[in-house]
Amino acid sequence: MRTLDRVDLSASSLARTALLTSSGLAVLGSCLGFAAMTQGAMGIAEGVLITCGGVFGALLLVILLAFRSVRTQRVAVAAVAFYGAYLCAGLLIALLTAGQHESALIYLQWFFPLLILNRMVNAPRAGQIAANILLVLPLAIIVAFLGVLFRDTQPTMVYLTLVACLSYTLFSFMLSAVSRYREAYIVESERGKSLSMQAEVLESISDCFISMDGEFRLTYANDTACAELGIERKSLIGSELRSINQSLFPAWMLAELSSTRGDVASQHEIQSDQGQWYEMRCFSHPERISIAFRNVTEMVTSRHNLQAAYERLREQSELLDKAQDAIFVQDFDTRILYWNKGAEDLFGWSAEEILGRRAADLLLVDAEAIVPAWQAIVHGGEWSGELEKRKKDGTRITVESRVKALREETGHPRSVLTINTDITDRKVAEDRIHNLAFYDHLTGLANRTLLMERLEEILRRKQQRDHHAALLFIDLDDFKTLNDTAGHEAGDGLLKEIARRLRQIIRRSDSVARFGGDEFVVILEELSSDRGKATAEARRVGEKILRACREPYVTAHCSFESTASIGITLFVPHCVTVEDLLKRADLAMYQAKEQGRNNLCFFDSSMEVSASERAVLLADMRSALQNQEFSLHFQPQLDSSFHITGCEALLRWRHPQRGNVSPGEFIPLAESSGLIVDMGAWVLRTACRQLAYWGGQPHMRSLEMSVNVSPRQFLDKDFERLVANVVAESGADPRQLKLEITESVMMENIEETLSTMTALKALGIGFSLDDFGTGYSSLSQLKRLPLDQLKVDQSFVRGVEQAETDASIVRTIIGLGRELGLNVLAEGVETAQQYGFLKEHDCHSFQGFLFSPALPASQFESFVKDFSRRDGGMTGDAEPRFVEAGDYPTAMTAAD
Ligand SMILES: Nc1nc2c(ncn2[C@@H]2O[C@H](COP(=O)(O)O[C@H]3[C@@H](O)[C@H](n4cnc5c(=O)[nH]c(N)nc54)O[C@@H]3COP(=O)(O)O)[C@@H](O)[C@H]2O)c(=O)[nH]1
Repeated sequence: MRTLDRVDLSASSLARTALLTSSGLAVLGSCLGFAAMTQGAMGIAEGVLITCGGVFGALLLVILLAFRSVRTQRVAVAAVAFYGAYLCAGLLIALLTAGQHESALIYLQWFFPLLILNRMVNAPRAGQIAANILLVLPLAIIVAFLGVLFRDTQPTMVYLTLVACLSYTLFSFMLSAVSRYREAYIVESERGKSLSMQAEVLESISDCFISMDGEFRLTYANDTACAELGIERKSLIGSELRSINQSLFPAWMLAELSSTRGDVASQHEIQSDQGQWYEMRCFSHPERISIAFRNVTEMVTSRHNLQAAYERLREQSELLDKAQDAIFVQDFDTRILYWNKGAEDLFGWSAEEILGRRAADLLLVDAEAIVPAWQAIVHGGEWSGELEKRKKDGTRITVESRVKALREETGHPRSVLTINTDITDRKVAEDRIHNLAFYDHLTGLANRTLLMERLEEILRRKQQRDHHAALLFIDLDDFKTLNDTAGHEAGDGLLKEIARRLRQIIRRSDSVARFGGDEFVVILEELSSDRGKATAEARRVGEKILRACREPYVTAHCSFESTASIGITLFVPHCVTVEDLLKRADLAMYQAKEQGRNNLCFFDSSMEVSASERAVLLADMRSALQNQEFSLHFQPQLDSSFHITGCEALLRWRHPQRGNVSPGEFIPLAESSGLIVDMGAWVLRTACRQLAYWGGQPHMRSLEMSVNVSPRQFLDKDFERLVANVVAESGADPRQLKLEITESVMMENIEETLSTMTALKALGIGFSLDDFGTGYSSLSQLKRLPLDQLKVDQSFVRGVEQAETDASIVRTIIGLGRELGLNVLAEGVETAQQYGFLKEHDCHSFQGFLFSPALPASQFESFVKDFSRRDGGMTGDAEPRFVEAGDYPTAMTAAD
């Protein structure tokens, strides 16, 4: 609020009048002084002094009227001070000088302009009053009284001075009264202006504003308040606040305002019944209460939302900390901005340690690996994939990483949120499963499944490419022997060694797989585009593999020389499937085996013909069993006394179209197809019936009968029961039945073999170990089996005359049989020299064309009769009569 002191009096007409009057008075005084001097009423010096004083005072007033700048006012203050000093000095001199009271009165008059000036330069009010009343008037009265007393003053001057003093005093009071009135007027008008300004302001503000008396009756409400309350002003004014809106102006707030009356302000946030939020600012004055309020629903809602969002964030942060996953936020320089508990647990870095540091330096194993990921984040906003990362202790882990760019409201990427899940264990398990599914656990090579996939892939690629590729099917020739003789560990060792050698031979572009058992497959890619050259290249690799397989396999316990047979086929695009390719290579491999093993053979289409021939043969065999096309022939076995002690039952097949088919041709096929089980059962049944029949023939009843049992047949789960049933049903004497098993049967599953043999042995059935010497029977296992006979393989018997090794093997087997208490039978005895050698080395029994080929039952009977008759007078040293195979008819009939 403006004060009186600040009112520019000099600018008002009243002030101007007062100043002009004072100036007039000063000029009048000067004139009077001048007149008094010229008329000799006062000395020249006083007259000049008084005249100059009046003029000077008048000039000062005029200057002040003309110039009202601050600077001028300062000059005026200085001038007032100087003028005052001048007047005081004059007055003092006049008083002290005898007879100068008149001059003193004149000086006193010149104080009037000074007093006016005093007002104009805003001298203190008290000073003005003192100057007016206490100083000037009494002083004038005293001076006048002294002048009258000392009679040195003319009465006119005294009266004049007193009138001037009184006039001035009256004028001064009048001026003060006018000033006060004016001040009051100004104050009132300023107040009015201020109030109207306040009203304008209150109307123009967006806040609601109401004012009340002490009883909370509304005295004022601005437009905004009326609008917000929805009530017209005229209805509002005079109404009690609590009757307007109780929810908005609750009783507790009014009570608080009542109790805290006197310049107190308070602030509340209140929700109305309509759900709107208001911010209430209450001002409590002694006489009135004002409330400014505004609708802050939006602000409160957004604040609540913000709070809720913050709460959610806090909860999320807590949740993030509880999450198992590592969750962290990094900027685009990979500096860590946020690091949850899961990240601490996973990577070993605490939040304090890692915040602000670069993830690229601390966590990444391969910075290059994340370049594509980072590009995807920058351009697409997110990326997910698997990465290898490093923990604080340096160990590596595999993580599944989900990364998302966090953007500012403008859409500009601000930071990157990363969620890492440790999948190290899962990866290991997956790798293990993958390895189990696609790799051979023994050799570590690709297995058949993976091989098939690769072959499919190569065949697909081959459609577009010129280069040839070849498939090599490798089968180890004597693997079974090693497995059977040295045990599975040695067999496994050989397989691993072969796998290692194959890996060394092939190039990067080639593949090697274990197809199963002792079979391996090598795929050669990137061969020449010229078929002839490609064939030569494949041959070179095949020969290399043959050489590598021939290298002895040496272990701590044995040294084994293995060979392989390889079938090779070139990929023929467009016209074969993977299965066809494998079949072709397999056929070629069989061809290689037939050509003497340790050999390689390329597939040609004629092989497919023989394969189909085999299929036809198999079908014919099945029907042969139904059609009674099989029969048994019996080959005699003699002891060292040249007596026929028994025979070997041998299967014969007379094919309706093909005539006699060799067992060497159809038995392996029956074995590989499984038909041998049914076929073997037929042989056993027929042989036993024949044996039972001969049991009733006096010259035949002492003969034993050997029956061949194939490995697959022997290991059939029903074999033991079958033999027992057949023997029982046929009525044959089990003690005259001998089952010929091979070394491979013995080694296949020693415990099962032992159990079957023991059970059958208990029935009285004997056992002969066929083809002895070709396998690698373990002596310890040999000892465990309930064998009766060792049959020296005919390949050794055939060589006793030419090869010392064969002779020595035969001698060893005879010695071994003796040691083990087993009968030793030499088969394939064709010459007298062989017989002589065997006899000389105490071989117990003999079988071979030297005595007789296998004969049909009736002929065998005749042979036995004839032989016994002739043998009746023979001594052990007598030269036997050798039988020619052609002596006997070849037509055969089943014994039954
Ligand atoms: N599981 C079965 N296998 C059987 C059965 N019948 C025969 N076979 C096996 O077939 C292979 C070939 O037999 P086969 O053509 O009958 O030849 C046998 C004899 O004829 C032959 N032999 C006998 N003496 C001589 C001889 O002095 N010289 C010569 N070159 N060959 C001769 O040997 C074969 C008998 O061998 P083995 O069984 O090892 O005693 C053959 O492996 C038979 O085993 C059957 O019913 N079941």
